Amino acid sequence: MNAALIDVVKNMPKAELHIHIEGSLEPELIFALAQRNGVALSYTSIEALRAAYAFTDLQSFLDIYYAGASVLLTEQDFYDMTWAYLERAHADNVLHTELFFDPQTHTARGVEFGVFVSGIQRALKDAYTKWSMTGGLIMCFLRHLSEEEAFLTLEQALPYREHIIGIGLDSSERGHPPEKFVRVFARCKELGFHLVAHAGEEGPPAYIETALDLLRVERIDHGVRCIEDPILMRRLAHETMPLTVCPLSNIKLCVFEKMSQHNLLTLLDAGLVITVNSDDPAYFGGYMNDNFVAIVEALPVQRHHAQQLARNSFTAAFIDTDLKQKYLAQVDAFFAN
Ligand SMILES: Nc1ncnc2[nH]cnc12
Ligand SMILES: [Zn+2]
Repeated sequence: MNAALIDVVKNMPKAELHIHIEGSLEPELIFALAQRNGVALSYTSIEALRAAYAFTDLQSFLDIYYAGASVLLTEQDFYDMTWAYLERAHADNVLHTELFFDPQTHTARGVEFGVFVSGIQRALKDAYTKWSMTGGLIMCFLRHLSEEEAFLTLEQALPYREHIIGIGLDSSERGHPPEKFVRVFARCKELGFHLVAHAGEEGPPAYIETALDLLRVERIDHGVRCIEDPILMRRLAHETMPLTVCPLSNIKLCVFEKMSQHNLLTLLDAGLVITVNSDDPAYFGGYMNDNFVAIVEALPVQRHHAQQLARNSFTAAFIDTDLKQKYLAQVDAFFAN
C-alpha cells in the first residue's frame, strides 16, 4: 500500500462533478426524515436497509434509490441532505461541486419544484459563506420517462433557471438511448444550459456517440464502455471530452468485477480527460476520498496521475476562466511541495 500517495490524494484540492444529491442520503438520515415526516418505510431498521444495498446492476440500485428519496418532503429536508453531503465533501478537500438532482422523483410525489431547489441552493450558499466552496446545480431528466415529461419538467424549472447551470440525463440506461431526448436537449442548449448525459455506464459505446452527436453534451457521465471502441476512445481524447468516472459505483453496480479491473487508468494514460467522482456515495460505500483511496490501493496510480486527475476535475468544471485558473494554480502549488 502506498501510504504517501494516499495522503496526497486525500489532501489535494479537487472538484466533484458527478454526485446525485439524492444518492448522498445516508440510511440514518432516511430514518430520521421518515420519522420527522411520518413516512412509512419497508425496512424495519437502519441495518436492514443497509443490508439491502447488495446490487446486481443499475436497476436493482435505482429501485432502492427512488424508494429512499420518498422521505424528502420539505425545504428543510433537502437542506439537511445537501448540507450533510457538503460537510463530507469539504472534509475531503472538495473546493467545487456540481450537484445532480432528479426533479421528477419529487414532483411525481407532489413536492413542488421551489421546495427542493430552494433547500439544495440554500445549503450551497451556506457552504460558500462558510468555506468559499463553489457549486452549481445540474437538473437531470429521468430517461425511463418520456421526452414529453422532460419538456414539462423543463417548463417547471424555468422560474428557477438562475440556480441551474446545466441539464443531465440519468436513470435506467439500457433501452433508453440518448436519441429519445434530442428535441428537449436542443431546447436546453438554446436556453444556454450546459449539457451532460450518463452514457456508456451499462449502455453500449454507441450511446456515448449519440450523446455527443445528437445531444451535443459537453461531458459524458461514466463513459467507461468507450474502451470497447478504439475509434471512439481516440475521438474522446482528441476532443478533450471529459468523462466523469465513478470507481466505487462501477464496482457496486457490477460494471467491473473488482477495482483492479477498472479501466480508468488505462483511459487516463490514453489521454482522455478522466475525473474521479462518487456518484451516489451513501449507497456505494464512499465519498470522494474513499474513491481516490480505492483506486490507489487497487491500480498502479502514480503521483503524476493524481495531479492530472485533480487538474482534470477543475478543467472539466462549469466555472468561469478566472476561477478555473485560480483552482488549477492551487492544484499545481499543492503538487510543487
Ligand atoms: N449511476 C447512476 N446511473 C444512472 N442514473 C443514476 N441515478 C443515480 N445514480 C445513477
Ligand atoms: Zn450517476
